[in-house]
Amino acid sequence: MSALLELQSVDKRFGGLHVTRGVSFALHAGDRLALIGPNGAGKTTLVNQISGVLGCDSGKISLLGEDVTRLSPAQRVRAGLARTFQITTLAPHFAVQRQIELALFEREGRTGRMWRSVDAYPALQAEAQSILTRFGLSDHAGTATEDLAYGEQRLIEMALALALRPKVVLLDEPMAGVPKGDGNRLLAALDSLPRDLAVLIIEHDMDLVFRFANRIVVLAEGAVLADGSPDEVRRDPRVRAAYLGN
Ligand SMILES: Nc1ncnc2c1ncn2[C@@H]1O[C@H](COP(=O)(O)OP(=O)(O)OP(=O)(O)O)[C@@H](O)[C@H]1O
Repeated sequence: MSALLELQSVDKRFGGLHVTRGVSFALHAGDRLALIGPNGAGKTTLVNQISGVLGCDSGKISLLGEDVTRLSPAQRVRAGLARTFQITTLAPHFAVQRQIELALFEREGRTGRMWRSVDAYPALQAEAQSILTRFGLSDHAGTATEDLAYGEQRLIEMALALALRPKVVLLDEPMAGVPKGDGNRLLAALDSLPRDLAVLIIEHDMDLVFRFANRIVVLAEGAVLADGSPDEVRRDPRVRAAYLGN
């Protein structure tokens, strides 16, 4: 089976600081890969390199077999990669359903025609409704995003990423700041992601990592320290020494 996302010897330096060092791994359809590592290990830098926000000093990134190393973030989205949107960059006063419809509209390359005309596309409205149902948000279709609880806003971020029909999705700390009570809804949403999607998640919450991931890559000082099943990684003495602590 060919890889959906492949990193080959990816490197990044900030001046004298070598932040990602020869990072290589691949994601296939259905993978649930967690990228973990101590603070400052280079996780965010690596995800920015994957999404195209940051370039690579050397190495190669491929999406669905296509070399995307020099493509912009928008081109990578079109090539099948989605990253959770930061909700704060969206229009918070828009109703939730509208927000999703806009993302669908953008996916279809119709943004220039103004959002009012979304109403002329019942198929997109139906798709937006089904996404909201999957995330348990149908009751909030008409609610302004800014009036949702924080955990629900994180769900919308995930819903928006999915609206792009990606093959690979990057989830950057989906649990961060989510109150305990809302955590289960987020977990349910993670479990309901399409099976054939390849998911790369960065998350500090180890309960979630070990519950969700079928593979874990441990980054330490910018390099891959371990890459294996959750059990292999949990037992790896180098990982325990560098990160897990016990
Ligand atoms: N734009 C930048 N310019 C210079 N140094 C940077 C820049 N971005 C990150 N760094 C440095 O690169 C290293 C890796 O940072 P990065 O944020 O990628 O780590 P991380 O694993 O995501 O950490 P955390 O878990 O704390 O979010 C750190 O030493 C950080 O200070």
